[in-house]
Amino acid sequence: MIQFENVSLGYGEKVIVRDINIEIPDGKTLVILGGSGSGKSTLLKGVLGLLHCMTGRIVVNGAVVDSLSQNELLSYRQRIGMVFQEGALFDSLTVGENVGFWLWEHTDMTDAEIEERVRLLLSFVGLIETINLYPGELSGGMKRRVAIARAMAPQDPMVMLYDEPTTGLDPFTSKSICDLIRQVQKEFAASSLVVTHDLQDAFRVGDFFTFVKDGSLVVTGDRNVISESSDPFVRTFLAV
Ligand SMILES: Nc1ncnc2c1ncn2[C@@H]1O[C@H](COP(=O)(O)OP(=O)(O)OP(=O)(O)O)[C@@H](O)[C@H]1O
Repeated sequence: MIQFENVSLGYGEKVIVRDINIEIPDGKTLVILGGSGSGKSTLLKGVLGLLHCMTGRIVVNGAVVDSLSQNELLSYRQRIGMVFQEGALFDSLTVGENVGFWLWEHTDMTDAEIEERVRLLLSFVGLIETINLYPGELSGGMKRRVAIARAMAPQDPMVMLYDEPTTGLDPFTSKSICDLIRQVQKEFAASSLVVTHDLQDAFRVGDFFTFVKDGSLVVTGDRNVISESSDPFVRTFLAV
């Protein structure tokens, strides 16, 4: 469960998002929509503990993120699966090494155990045959799949965060990534936060939706609430 309680976040003195109150129960996905530069990724940074709240607090499975010690923050982050914009894979490592990287760095699993988990994760995302390829040899959609496999490498992630997982992909590939995100949600029952510009993809992956405008949330609710909203900003998104 992720809870934002009266959260304001920003950089230096500059407030980017203010008075955010949202709750994402276990097994549910909240999609954050909004224009470029509205602060969507800033909200993810708050959950990762990369930014301190200027006001309020973010609570994840009972832990107040800003109150965690350095060591606690490290183990907390190990239970968060993060899929970065464009996948952000290491180009000099093979697909298998990318997926296994976190396990080599943060666990005492043997090489054989890591290889078994890497194979399992790559099979889950439908890319076992790419295990020895380099990211440069993959299509955009394949890179996103590998990034999702890598984000799932920690056993049992409690939270999955996706920063624009479908940006730049064709509609068919986008749909397959959305299907995969749903599949991950079913498999792990994690709370998920997805940031996107794309309303169609949002409806594919989300249970709840929220819109950021001028640093505040304008409307939050399920698909019916969003579809019936009379808020002009939301109507513009629906019309596109
Ligand atoms: N490290 C930083 N230092 C100062 N300002 C920043 C920093 N990172 C982001 N910002 C500013 O915060 C605002 C929100 O950025 P953020 O990346 O959260 O927006 P976004 O909604 O995710 O945008 P996009 O959809 O384009 O990725 C922007 O005005 C940006 O310039």
